[in-house]
Amino acid sequence: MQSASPAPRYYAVSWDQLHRDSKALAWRLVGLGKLKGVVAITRGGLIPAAIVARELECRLIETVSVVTYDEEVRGAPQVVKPPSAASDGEGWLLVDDLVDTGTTAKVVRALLPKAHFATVYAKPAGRPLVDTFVTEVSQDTWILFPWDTEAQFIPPIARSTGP
Ligand SMILES: O=P(O)(O)OC[C@H]1O[C@H](OP(=O)(O)OP(=O)(O)O)[C@H](O)[C@@H]1O
Ligand SMILES: Nc1nc2[nH]cnc2c(=O)[nH]1
Ligand SMILES: [Mg+2]
Repeated sequence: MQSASPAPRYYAVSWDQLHRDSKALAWRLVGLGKLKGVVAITRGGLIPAAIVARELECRLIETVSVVTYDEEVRGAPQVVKPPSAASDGEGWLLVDDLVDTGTTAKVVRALLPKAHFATVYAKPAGRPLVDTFVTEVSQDTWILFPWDTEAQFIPPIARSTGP
């Protein structure tokens, strides 16, 4: 089991921003034409996939579940639910929230080699595995999604500096 060292910076994404970025992804994908369906990589890909499917007027959603991380610690990827309806992926759109090291992407691409693979966010190491994405962030950035966070009180800046 490999473990990632803690990331030094965070990039927090709000629901509103995720909606806008997922719609921007749909704009980039509209030229693909009619899809057989969308395969969401659960869990993170579920909400972007729903937004993209709505914009592309696609009603058929399949899922593939790959467990790669426990919070910020990366382990060996495990396929806990294969995408049984999508055959080799031809005519299907694969959607995930992000690609980081590309570990999850490699596993899913092997299952659906002919699918078009799209993510909302991409880090440099995983970027070559994605056909379409919207926003690149640096490799040492950890993206915080709205489902992983909540608003909390932060002390005023003056209290953290000396007298
Ligand atoms: O490119 P990688 O290094 O493989 O990282 C990207 C994957 O990691 C996260 O999923 P995670 O395994 O945390 O599961 P989750 O989607 O269920 O939260 C994210 O949703 C991607 O699927
Ligand atoms: N939430 C979240 N999950 C990840 N899995 C791999 N990289 C990331 C990341 O930057 N943010
Ligand atoms: Mg995921």
